Amino acid sequence: MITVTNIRKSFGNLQVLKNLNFEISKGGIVAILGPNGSGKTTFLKILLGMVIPDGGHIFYQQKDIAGSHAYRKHIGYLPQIARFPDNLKVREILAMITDIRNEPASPEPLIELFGMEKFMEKKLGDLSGGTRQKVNIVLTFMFDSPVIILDEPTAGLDPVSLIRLKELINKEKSKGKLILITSHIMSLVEELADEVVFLLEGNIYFKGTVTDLKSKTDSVDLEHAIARILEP
Ligand SMILES: Nc1ncnc2c1ncn2[C@@H]1O[C@H](COP(=O)(O)OP(=O)(O)OP(=O)(O)O)[C@@H](O)[C@H]1O
Repeated sequence: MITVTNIRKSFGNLQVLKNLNFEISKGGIVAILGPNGSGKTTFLKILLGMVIPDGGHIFYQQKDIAGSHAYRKHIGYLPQIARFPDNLKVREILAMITDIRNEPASPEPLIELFGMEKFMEKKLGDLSGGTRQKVNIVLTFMFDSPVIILDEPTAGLDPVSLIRLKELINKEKSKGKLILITSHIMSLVEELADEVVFLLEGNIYFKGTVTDLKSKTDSVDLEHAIARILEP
């Protein structure tokens, strides 16, 4: 599905990604993990074509994504910080993004799932942080994208919304989609992820299942496994 070969990226003197190589052969939930500043968002943005790597290639369905606008149609993206004009109403932003993507969108079931009906005529700037995040979730999942990238998707969500989001992610997975997720909430990753890619000092420190990572580090849970890697 996705092959990453020799991906490198520096910002000035800071070498963020040194030489990434890995393959994701089928759909499922893959967590991209690593300490703050390890390059998770940078990697996801390279995958989206929003950041150009200094070297290397990414292939989606055997085709190099470099310069391919058609490929981006296959991706749903929930950014870590979504920026939209505060004066737009929720209904207007949904219409605007649908218009820009020029693809069929089904926001209604998501609006209902997250109880967003009462916010449709409200301006984004008047919403709470968690409610804004729900708008972003609707925007990400309303297109039928085979690849979904979620950068810290749980930010600000209350427990009920978190449960809904987890159900939604699992539902999309059951359709054979690839969901790439970053999160610092290890219990969430442990619950959802089929596979973990752990970035450390610009390279992949580990790629495999949560169970393998726990046994490699002789840890009871993922949180302790990560702590053991970072504080040996
Ligand atoms: N456009 C940019 N210009 C300069 N430096 C950047 C830029 N984007 C990212 N960086 C730097 O690259 C490093 C990796 O950032 P990135 O956001 O990819 O990390 P991350 O693993 O997602 O971190 P976090 O867990 O804190 O979200 C950081 O040191 C960051 O300051």
